[in-house]
Formats: sequence, C-alpha cells, structure tokens
Amino acid sequence: MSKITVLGAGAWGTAFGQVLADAGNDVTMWAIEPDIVEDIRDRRRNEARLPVVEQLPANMTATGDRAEAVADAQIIIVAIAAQFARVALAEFKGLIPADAIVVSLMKGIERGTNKRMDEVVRETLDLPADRFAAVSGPNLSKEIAQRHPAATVVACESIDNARKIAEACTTDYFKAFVTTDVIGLEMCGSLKNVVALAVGMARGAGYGENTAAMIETRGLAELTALGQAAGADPKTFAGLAGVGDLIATCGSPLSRNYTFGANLGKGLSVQEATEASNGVAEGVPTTDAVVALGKELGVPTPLAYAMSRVLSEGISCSEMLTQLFGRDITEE
Ligand SMILES: NC(=O)C1=CN([C@@H]2O[C@H](COP(=O)(O)OP(=O)(O)OC[C@H]3O[C@@H](n4cnc5c(N)ncnc54)[C@H](O)[C@@H]3O)[C@@H](O)[C@H]2O)C=CC1
Ligand SMILES: O=C(CO)COP(=O)(O)O
Repeated sequence: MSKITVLGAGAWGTAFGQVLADAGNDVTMWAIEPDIVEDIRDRRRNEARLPVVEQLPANMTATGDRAEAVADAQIIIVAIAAQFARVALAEFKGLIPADAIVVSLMKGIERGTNKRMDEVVRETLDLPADRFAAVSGPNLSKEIAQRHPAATVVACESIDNARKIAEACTTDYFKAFVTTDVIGLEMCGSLKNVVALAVGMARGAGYGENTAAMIETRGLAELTALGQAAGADPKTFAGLAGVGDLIATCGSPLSRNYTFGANLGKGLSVQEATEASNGVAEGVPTTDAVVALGKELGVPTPLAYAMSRVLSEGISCSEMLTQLFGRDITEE
C-alpha cells in the first residue's frame, strides 16, 4: 500500500484515483478548482467531472495545497489536460519527493513544441527516465468509474518501476500489463484521438461501418509509421494501447474525441463543438502537433493533415475524406 497523489481531478484523474483506492492505496487528489476539492474531500463526490460515481472510496481525499498534496507521496499521477501540463507542473518543481515515480495518464502532444507528455513531464520536473511512467489503454473513464472490467498498459524504461505502478493499480476489475516502450505508448494514446475525431465526424455525417473501418485502419497505419519513426516498438501498436484504444475510442459516444468529431459531422462549427464538449478533446490541439511532428520526422500524415483542415478551414466531411485518400493508386 502506498500514498499516491493524483494531480488533476477531471473525469479520468478521478476514475483512476478510485481504481488506486480500490487497490488499497491512500489516494490524495489535487485539483486547481476549489469547489472540486471541497466536493471530493467533504462529500466524497465529483459532481462536476464524474457524476456517475455516487460515493468515492473512503481512502480517497483531496487538497488544493500543492506541497501538502505531494508530501511523502511514493507515486504521483498526472491527469491534467495535456496542453496545460507544462504550466501546471512547473508549480510542483522542487516539491516532488526525490524517490517518487511520476506517472502520466495524459494523451496528447504539446502544440508548439511537438513534444510527447513523457518529454514535457520529465523536462518540467527534471526527472530521470526510470522515474517516469505512462499509463495508456482502452480506458473510457465512465466505464471504469462503474468498475466495468478493463485493462491498460504501464510503460517505464525501468521494468521494475512499471511493475510497481501496475501492482498499485491492479484490482479485481482492472488489469495492467507492463512494457518498456514509453514512446510507443505515448504515440498510441495521443494519435488515436486524431483518428477518433475523423471517425466521429464520418459517423456524425451519416456514414457507416465501411467508412469507419477505412479511417481506423489507415489511421492505425499512420500512427504506427509516425511512432516507429519516433523510436517506438511496432508491436505496441498491435496491443491494448494501440488497436485496443483505437477500437474503444473510435466506437464509443463516451469518448470526447469521437463526440467532438460527430458534432462536426452533424454540422456544428469547431467553436460550437468545443462548447458542447464535456471535458477536454485532446485530439483537437494534438492534430496540428501531429502534422508538425510528421514533417519533422519525414513521415506523411494524411489523416492528421485532413483533420487539421477541418479544424482550421472548416472543410466538410466528404472534403476531408477526399483530401485523405486522393485519387492516386497506392499500395496499402
Ligand atoms: N476521460 C477518459 O476517459 C480518459 C482520459 N485520458 C487522458 O487523461 C487526461 C485528463 O483527462 P480527463 O481527466 O478525462 O479530462 P477533464 O477534461 O475531465 O479534466 C482535465 C483536467 O485538467 C485540469 N487542468 C486544466 N488546466 C489546468 C491547469 N492550468 N492547471 C491545473 N489543472 C489543469 C482540469 O482542472 C481537469 O482536472 C487527458 O489527457 C485525456 O486524454 C486518458 C484515458 C481516459
Ligand atoms: O482515451 C480515452 C479512452 O481510452 C478517452 O477518450 P476521450 O478523451 O476521447 O474521451
């Protein structure tokens, strides 16, 4: 049993906090929103971000005080919207215990720098590779909050530390596999959100299984190529964090990215879809970062490019698909 702190009490931060508490750990949530801290601490609820949970476990509390949150924590989980991770974590620099393992749940690429979350977290906290882990997989928060059976993958350059994190989040309904492929895990989690935007858009526009399968399969090829160029192990893309998460995210209205895309497909503007979104749709800012990363690594990213035109120019779903596939005859 460990003292574990979760930074960010959004939908996934809170649901994962419950998993950790169910696994027998003492869990402290830190959030920037005083009303959410008060709700978790005084009422064992997170009405704003995770209303589906009627009562959070008794071994879960919350604070808005940064130093108090991380003092004596053996494991620190980061579940903050990816584009704000750098600015939020900078406030924790110097407060993190020297032997704590820092674990990212975030699925995004930083806009402007094109950096993965392992790079952002390690840079900001000045953390060695063996004290950073990422958790990613088919993990829709609302299902896990209701304790539906699910699995995930923990990646750390130190397999022993990956095992420590896996053990800390193992319950009778939640299983964690381990890997040392941090880059692969990060790339899978971030890039599948862009694919989910496109699939959601096609569904929202009224297209069926063939169109969805085409986007998912070509999307998987795109994220695998980009991941490999960044140094990932191709096997990771065929596993839970790759195909697994793609299936969950591209097939569920519980996904914010899928829903954001579906709203675009139904004719909402980007602004309207943003206002309708229940939480962060990471694929939106990540799309441009993926296009830029593709250029940097010399890997074509037709799907991310087509989606970037949807987001910046408002092209329609059929224009997006025409842009995506073109008319040239190419090998699969
Ligand atoms: N919801 C889900 O099913 C899953 C989400 N994820 C990933 O986990 C991450 C967090 O997602 P959710 O908790 O669902 O999102 P959310 O939209 O419910 O919450 C986002 C969190 O970021 C925090 N935040 C934003 N700006 C901040 C700042 N400047 N300082 C401090 N905190 C700030 C918010 O306070 C909030 O707690 C995302 O990267 C997401 O892709 C991963 C797996 C599943
Ligand atoms: O990552 C997720 C499922 O694995 C959650 O997807 P959304 O962020 O689109 O809700």
